[in-house]
Amino acid sequence: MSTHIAAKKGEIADRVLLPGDPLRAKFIAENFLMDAKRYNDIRNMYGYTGKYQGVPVSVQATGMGIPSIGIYVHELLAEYQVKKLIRVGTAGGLAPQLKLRDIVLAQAASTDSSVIHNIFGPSISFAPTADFDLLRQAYQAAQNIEHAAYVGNVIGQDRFYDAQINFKQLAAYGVLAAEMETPILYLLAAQYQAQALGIFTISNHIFNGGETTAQERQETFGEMITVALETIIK
Ligand SMILES: O=P(O)(O)O[C@H]1O[C@H](CO)[C@@H](O)[C@H]1O
Ligand SMILES: O=c1cc[nH]c(=O)[nH]1
Repeated sequence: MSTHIAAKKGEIADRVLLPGDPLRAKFIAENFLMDAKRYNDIRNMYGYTGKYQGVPVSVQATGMGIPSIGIYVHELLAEYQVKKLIRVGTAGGLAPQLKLRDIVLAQAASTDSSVIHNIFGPSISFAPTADFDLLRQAYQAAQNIEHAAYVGNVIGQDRFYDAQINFKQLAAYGVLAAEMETPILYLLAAQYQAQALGIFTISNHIFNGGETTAQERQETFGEMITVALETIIK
């Protein structure tokens, strides 16, 4: 047991999906994993382990924002020796070509968070980067199910409601979408020599409008989950 995760040693697989929403974790466990058992309900931040195509896989909710996911990913890496982590999140589209439900694979994760700015001192700005093997396998998995997938930079912003952030400039520099957790996922994976990737379903578009309901965000992003599971078992 770690501070925020109730699992005993051996109850968490070395491959873990990471949704922000605990009810998305429950939905994935109940609809995509065989023989899923819940190992965590501390703070209702559900975690389950089951099997996908015979391979043990866990799904651990992380909550919203860098401080919250940082706690769960740190404990998974430091206390449970997890080796592959794939965040399965929602994101707001910035690139004009993105439509609702398109998939974005985060090759890199820019941020305004001081967590990244402070890690190596003022002269170094660390570039949080995806694991290349997971990235190319996920791209292939999306092609296999003929689902649109875009690869590139995302912005992991500290504040969901941020009137100051210049989304137009970020989009002009090719940043595809906005979310809130991936920079620290990539940073911690680098620290622990683990593999990590962020996969997103576009749940709303920041410039074009349009959004999905809470129920849809919780339950209907099956293509993203399939891409993540097909990738993590490789
Ligand atoms: O859908 P999840 O995984 O929670 O991710 C996105 O949704 C939340 C904001 O609504 C933030 O956590 C953001 O990163
Ligand atoms: O962080 C997020 C997640 C979904 N949609 C957004 O606009 N931002």
